[in-house]
Amino acid sequence: MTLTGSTRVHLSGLSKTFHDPRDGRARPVLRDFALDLAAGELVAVVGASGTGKSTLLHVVAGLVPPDAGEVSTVGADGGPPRLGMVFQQPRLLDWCTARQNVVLALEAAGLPGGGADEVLAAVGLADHADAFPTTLSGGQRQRVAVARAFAIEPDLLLLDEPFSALDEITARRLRLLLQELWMARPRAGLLVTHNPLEAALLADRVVVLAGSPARVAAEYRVDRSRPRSPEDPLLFDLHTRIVADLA
Ligand SMILES: Nc1ncnc2c1ncn2[C@@H]1O[C@H](COP(=O)(O)OP(=O)(O)OP(=O)(O)O)[C@@H](O)[C@H]1O
Repeated sequence: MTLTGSTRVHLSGLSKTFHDPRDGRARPVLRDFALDLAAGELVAVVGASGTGKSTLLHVVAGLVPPDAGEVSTVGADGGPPRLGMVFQQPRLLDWCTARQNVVLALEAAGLPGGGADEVLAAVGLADHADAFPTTLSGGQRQRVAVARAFAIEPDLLLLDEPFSALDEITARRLRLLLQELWMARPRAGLLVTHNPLEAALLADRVVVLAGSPARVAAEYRVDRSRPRSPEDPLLFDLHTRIVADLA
């Protein structure tokens, strides 16, 4: 299928069933699932644990093949998108410094490694570029992971509960940092989270998943220009509605 206009990601008719390794029982996670992401749109997928959020993200990333359905992703130049990913854990190379972790990602993307210091400075780690991950705090390591994902100027950003392993104050700082980086250069993005307030703060659209197999229980467009504040009552209202959808 050829995508037209500004669409970046098109998912349709997606199905995925896992089999329990113990008894072989089928566990349908996605069935006939559809979602579109436009260029510049950050969509948050919220759902209870085990709903299939990570599976969805992995299917989009090409890490998990769907049993059926279509996954169509198009980058800025009309070819495959350059993909940036941030996971729940930073997944850094411990034997490389923060700078080397970013440089390797740049080089793998065919970009000059010289841009690493700039992006590390953007995430507040200018003074830690030569530090090894084991000497950094959890929040600092996750900042390196964010820097690595943004450094390659991805067309498509996939975020899998990127701040859920952090304490609330650090997570809040990193959400605001992500918002800043996003504003500097929006792209298509999919954020998987079980945190409704994080979804409301960061996304242009929130998709609430529920059930097994997962279905879209609710969908909200977040009508707030950026920068947004976590204290914004409108976002808090939306958070409350999402919580009710999940209950
Ligand atoms: N490789 C696999 N083999 C078998 N079952 C799997 C596999 N990966 C995921 N599952 C099952 O699929 C379901 C959805 O998992 P998934 O990780 O997508 O959920 P999630 O919504 O991201 O959950 P969480 O918020 O807890 O990370 C779960 O029941 C899980 O046990």
